[in-house]
Amino acid sequence: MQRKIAVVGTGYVGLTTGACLAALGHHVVCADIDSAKVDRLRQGHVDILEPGLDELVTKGLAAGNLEFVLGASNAVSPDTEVLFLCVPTPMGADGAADLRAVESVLAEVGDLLPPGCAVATKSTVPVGTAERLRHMVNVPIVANPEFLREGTAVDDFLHPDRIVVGSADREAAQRVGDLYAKLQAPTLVLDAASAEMVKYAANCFLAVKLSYVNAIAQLCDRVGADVREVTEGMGLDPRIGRSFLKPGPGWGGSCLPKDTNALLHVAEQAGLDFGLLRSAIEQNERQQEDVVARIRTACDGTIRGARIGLLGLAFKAGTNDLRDSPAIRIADALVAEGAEITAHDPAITGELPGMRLVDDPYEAVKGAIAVVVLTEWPEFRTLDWTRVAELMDGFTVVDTRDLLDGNDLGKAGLRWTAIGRPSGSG
Ligand SMILES: NC(=O)c1ccc[n+]([C@@H]2O[C@H](COP(=O)([O-])OP(=O)(O)OC[C@H]3O[C@@H](n4cnc5c(N)ncnc54)[C@H](O)[C@@H]3O)[C@@H](O)[C@H]2O)c1
Ligand SMILES: O=c1ccn([C@@H]2O[C@H](COP(=O)(O)OP(=O)(O)O[C@H]3O[C@H](CO)[C@@H](O)[C@H](O)[C@H]3O)[C@@H](O)[C@H]2O)c(=O)[nH]1
Repeated sequence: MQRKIAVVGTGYVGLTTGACLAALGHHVVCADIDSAKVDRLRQGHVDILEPGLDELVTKGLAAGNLEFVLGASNAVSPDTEVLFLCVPTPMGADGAADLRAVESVLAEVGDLLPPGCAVATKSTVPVGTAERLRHMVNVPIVANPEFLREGTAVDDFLHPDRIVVGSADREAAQRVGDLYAKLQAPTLVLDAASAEMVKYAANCFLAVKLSYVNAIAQLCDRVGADVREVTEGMGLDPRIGRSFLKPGPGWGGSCLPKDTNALLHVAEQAGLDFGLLRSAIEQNERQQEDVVARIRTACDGTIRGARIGLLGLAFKAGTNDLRDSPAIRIADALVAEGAEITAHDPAITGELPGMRLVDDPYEAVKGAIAVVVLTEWPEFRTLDWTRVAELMDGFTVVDTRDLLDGNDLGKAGLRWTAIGRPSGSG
């Protein structure tokens, strides 16, 4: 049955939600405050890199069941059944989630929502938000956390592991859950606080898992074990699982860093010393410092004046999102120490402060004393490493993602180092 949906915020979550719900047959009106973005979306132009999203937007526009409007109030009509909040909840100065965008949308639409409508929060909001904000609207608020990953947003949305909906009004929660009926995913109908907590508990668990594996990689380096083999051995235990076991330059992106800090803040407010989570955040900072130290070693002990070539800037492969990217943090630290940075990322063009951004990976390595792989773009594996060696001024490659084939580098006469793995040289 077609339902009338409003979606506020057309970023990674909002646009994916809008386009996918339209693809499931609903009638969706998406709103944003960015008028240029709304104009581009009306023409079918999608700014973010998400496989399949352009096609769904184009299809929805053509079918007439996906519209874009400026301003949340213009997305609401007397027959709106569910309004999704998909606006940012960034990290505030004290680490807590900043809910101003959520509150401002509710203030804007509060009096316009028809009886029988529900507000569904897809924005990640701290436990207690649905309860705290219920006075702002005359309809039920349903916590409906989103679990999609950037780079696979459409696929994740259409094939979810689970749908979580929670509200003091279980019937309203069920109505929101029913929107996804065609996806045939396990659906949990909870109270609002539990639904809100699922999202933070899941993201923070992933962050803790990654910090743990990054620390194990550091230890492997010190004791002569190979983290690739260690994580294979760990991952075969189904209680641990194989995913999220890849060491790297630290975890980043628009979610894990802010959500770990927000949960830590919630714990502090609730009088709980969540030392485990604090340690995971601190380990992540140390991981980035460790990468800088490795690069310093590769530059013969001093970064000042060294030309360094960076391969990859996005926080992970498959996205052009630079928000809270460990690669950018590492680049900034290198620049602060006086490095001359030339960087290449296949998904990023334009200008970035402090570095020269180039469209060609070979241009990025030219004259470099060290080359650093910071994002696991598959195309870096198949670079012509002999050509890279000829273009470089030094001969060390720091592979923070354990992406490259050591044999290829060795044949080219390069020396390489990966976190938690034996180093090698040609
Ligand atoms: N990015 C992800 O992978 C992801 C996944 C799950 C949950 N989330 C959560 O979803 C929320 C949104 O994240 P995102 O990455 O999609 O953000 P985003 O920055 O990509 O998009 C947010 C959009 O909201 C718009 N906006 C801001 N204020 C507005 C207002 N008052 N009215 C209308 N539009 C407004 C912005 O212009 C922007 O287009 C956050 O709470 C985030 O934690 C994100
Ligand atoms: O084995 C791994 C897996 C991931 N990462 C890093 O971890 C970070 C986060 O990766 P990922 O979780 O894939 O990125 P997001 O798209 O930010 O997705 C997370 O954050 C979203 C927003 O809340 C949630 O919806 C998703 O479920 C959750 O995975 C990135 O820096 C990755 O490079 C690793 O270093 N090693």
